[in-house]
Amino acid sequence: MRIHGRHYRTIFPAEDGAGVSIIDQTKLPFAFEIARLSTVEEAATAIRDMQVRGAPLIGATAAYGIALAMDADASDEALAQAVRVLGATRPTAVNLHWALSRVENRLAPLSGRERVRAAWTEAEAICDEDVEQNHAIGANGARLLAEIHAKTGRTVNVLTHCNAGWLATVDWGTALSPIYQAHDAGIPVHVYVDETRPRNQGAALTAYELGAHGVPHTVVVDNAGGHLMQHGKVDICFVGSDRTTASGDVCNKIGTYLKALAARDNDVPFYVTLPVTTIDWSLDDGLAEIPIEERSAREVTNLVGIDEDGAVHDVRVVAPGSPAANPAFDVTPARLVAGLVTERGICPASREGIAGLYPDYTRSAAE
Ligand SMILES: CSC[C@H]1O[C@H](OP(=O)(O)O)[C@H](O)[C@@H]1O
Repeated sequence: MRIHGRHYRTIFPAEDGAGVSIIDQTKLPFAFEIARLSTVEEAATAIRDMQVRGAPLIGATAAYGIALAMDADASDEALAQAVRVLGATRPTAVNLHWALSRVENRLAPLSGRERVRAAWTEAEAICDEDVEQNHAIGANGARLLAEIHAKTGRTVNVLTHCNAGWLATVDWGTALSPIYQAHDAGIPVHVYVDETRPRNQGAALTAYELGAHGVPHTVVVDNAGGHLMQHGKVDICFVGSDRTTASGDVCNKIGTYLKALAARDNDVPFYVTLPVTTIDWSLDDGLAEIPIEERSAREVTNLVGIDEDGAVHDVRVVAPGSPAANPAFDVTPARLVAGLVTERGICPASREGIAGLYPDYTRSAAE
């Protein structure tokens, strides 16, 4: 993504080669700040406090977190401790556990400087692969937008929930990648952006990055999506995923399920975009098996914003003394998903559909 005329990935090795740079997403959209991670504890805090967030970016940050840990102490105990600390940060995005397992398996047989070098090399490979996968997701998803434009001859209206864009990945994004590529190819696209309470990833992050790329968009409250679909304002929905089961159940930001229900009721195609790293091959029943993160009630009771003078305020919007619950994700059953847009193509949200795109993965998962 180009910000202030310069291309950025959301995470990259610091110029001095001793740390990791991230875009601090808790400062957006009002300030664009690069933060430095120098220790595994700082990487864990960045994930837990959502300075970085989004399944693929969480995985990439965890991989670099291990590299930072190995810089300090490349022992087996330090490796196990780093995996434990990073693995305990957030429970739902499977990319976190996939990345930790991949790096740990790569490092286990190594020692000393070879282990340190491999940790950094593996983290960089995970990032490079994510960029390639998301670009391919974009190309596959952009075809859907081109088809709608060819059929209607007008601007294609997309609705998206939360932020599954450049800021949720290393680059390009998943749900926003098809939008960027269609826009760049001259296909007129407009995006309805769900604000996505309580942390407003849509209003703060998706709107920010679509604006930076020049993509027309309109921020709407979460509860407006069904109304827009009833009035024919939405041609297609694109959302991301934090964990999708081998049978096609999709876990994503809270509120996704309600959008899928409204889409089904209004015959609006509801697509989920994801790389293979977000598929959990061990799970079949998403509703029963995917762990749903419960975040702080304060995220519901309070809002953070800036006033006309640019001063940041944290204000309570819920009746004093009233408790709040804050499940951060929900599960959309495969039956409500029109298709999965992946780096390998588009498939039905079903065990057979996924196996058709990933025979190499389903075979090894069965062994
Ligand atoms: C491409 S993964 C994006 C996914 O992650 C977000 O959750 P969070 O902001 O809490 O990390 C949301 O579910 C997005 O769809």
